[in-house]
Amino acid sequence: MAASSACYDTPEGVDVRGRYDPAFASVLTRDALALVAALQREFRGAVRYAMEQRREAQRRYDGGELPRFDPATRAVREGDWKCAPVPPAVADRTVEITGPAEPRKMVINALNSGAKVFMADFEDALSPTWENLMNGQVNLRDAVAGTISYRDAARGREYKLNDQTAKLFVRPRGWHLPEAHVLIDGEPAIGCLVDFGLYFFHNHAAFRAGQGAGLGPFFYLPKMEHSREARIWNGVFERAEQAAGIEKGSIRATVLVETLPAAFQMDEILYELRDHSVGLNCGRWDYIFSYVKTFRAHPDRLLPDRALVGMAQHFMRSYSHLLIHTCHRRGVHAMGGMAAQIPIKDDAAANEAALELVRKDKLREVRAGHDGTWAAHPGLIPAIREVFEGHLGGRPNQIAAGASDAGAAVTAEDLIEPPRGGRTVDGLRLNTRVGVQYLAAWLAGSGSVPLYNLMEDAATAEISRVQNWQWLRHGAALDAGGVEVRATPELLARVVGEEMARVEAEVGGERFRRGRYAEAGRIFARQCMAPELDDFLTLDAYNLIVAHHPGATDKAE
Ligand SMILES: CC(=O)SCCNC(=O)CCNC(=O)[C@H](O)C(C)(C)COP(=O)(O)OP(=O)(O)OC[C@H]1O[C@@H](n2cnc3c(N)ncnc32)[C@H](O)[C@@H]1OP(=O)(O)O
Ligand SMILES: O=CC(=O)O
Ligand SMILES: [Mg+2]
Repeated sequence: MAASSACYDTPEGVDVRGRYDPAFASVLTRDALALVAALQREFRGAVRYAMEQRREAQRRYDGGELPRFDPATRAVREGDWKCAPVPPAVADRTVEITGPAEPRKMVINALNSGAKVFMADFEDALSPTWENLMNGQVNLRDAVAGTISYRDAARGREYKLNDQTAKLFVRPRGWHLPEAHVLIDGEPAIGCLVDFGLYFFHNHAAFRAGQGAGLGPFFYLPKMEHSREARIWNGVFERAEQAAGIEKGSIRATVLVETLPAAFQMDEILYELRDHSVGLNCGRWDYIFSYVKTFRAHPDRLLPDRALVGMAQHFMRSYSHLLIHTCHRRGVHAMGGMAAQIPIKDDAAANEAALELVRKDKLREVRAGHDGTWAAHPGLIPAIREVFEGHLGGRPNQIAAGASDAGAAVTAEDLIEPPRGGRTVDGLRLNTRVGVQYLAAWLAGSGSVPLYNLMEDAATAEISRVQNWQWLRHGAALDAGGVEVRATPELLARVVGEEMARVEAEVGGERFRRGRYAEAGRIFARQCMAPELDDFLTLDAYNLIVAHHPGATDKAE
């Protein structure tokens, strides 16, 4: 690119390889990038070590070990300590809507949705293309400033914020994901430090003046496997607070307990973040994915069909009870998770049945002691509010009700009890259809999509992938309409071929050819048949959405 063309102004050692855009440059400022680089330099060693420790733990599980409570941190679990008091601004989190930080229209809809909180996502719901990430940062900056608007020219609709909006939480990516469009000292930036650093730098002051009542900004932290990872986040928060000149403990975060190893570390995670915590959340979909991953070498712990692995399974119920118990004992919110149902537009009876499933799920959560929960779609908010508000009777949460007996009784065996139910070729087929269509959407830039009347995102799609892999790896017996067949590579190859044809028929030939379905089919089949399980679908496929523009930084060669 010609030296005279517009480019990002970066500090020493930082090179931006993503497309130049003046709107992106307004968030990729020299000072914001300097904060990201400082965080990366200070914490990269600890992140690398934490990722090595994840692999080491997995080697032990592969050798037959089971996850357990760590005897070395018994004092933390048994000690009588509390997290910092809940900030009044977010005492009431009965319904939280989630959605990607881009498209812009969705951000406005979510803030206007009537939910108490909007979790803007750079993670499960967002395909991390450069365009999505940077537009997401621009959207959130404008949302915090209160100036965000959008015009849908085709539909003649204007979008702007209501007087009353949801409080904003932001979910950066997990520790494992790189940001290949930003190089720091020659290596890819740690994705979540880019998401966190840019958002924090541009918004902490306006956020605290408006949404946080002196506290915040607020975050959700995904996919951690050990409290050492929470300690890194705590260090990042303290460094950012120092850089901004705000009090320690201003930043607050809810950690998603969505890996099996993290369920054995809930107290430890809260303890590391005790000055910065606003609770834990049951990230149920990634949790199921993690159960398979952790036990990938354990043939006695195969999952039944994905549709049968719900919160009624003993291991899922136990994890939610332990989470509630732990949070209330430490004085913070115990957030529920996401029901996958979304409104069904063209079938009133099916829509009512889906709504009823959501109501049931939320009633179970609030009765168990959850203080709030997630909604995937604005259309679900009235029903979820009714359930939660009806049960809470005017209280903003039920933290004061204290630790639950059900949670106190949960043992390590409860947390790993194998789920019950049948395994079928239809399950293999559905996993394949969902996995391929999700991956095709993700490669094309959409990180959350409606499929067969359910919300699908990176976490739910991962279940489809690893379940197929697990069944193949262990040659699981599958029911094929009364006949038993074994899961083999040959069976999967046939299923992929047939299901690709079915997807083509469902979406139409033209859309199929224009989309990235064929590529997605190849990647999905390869991942399901790989001798070693890939850690993350999105990590394996990430290189396919990276688009370098050399010359975006003036220092680039
Ligand atoms: C496992 C986990 O991590 S869960 C958390 C991460 N996952 C998510 O956040 C998924 C969030 N949900 C979504 O992305 C969407 O609801 C989808 C993709 C599932 C369905 O979206 P759509 O196909 O657009 O649904 P639909 O056509 O019914 O939308 C109707 C309207 O609601 C809006 N809408 C739908 N979902 C959301 C949402 N989550 N937030 C804000 N607005 C939304 C749409 O933008 C649309 O607005 P418009 O009428 O102004 O055009
Ligand atoms: O992030 C939420 C989950 O269920 O996964
Ligand atoms: Mg998740």
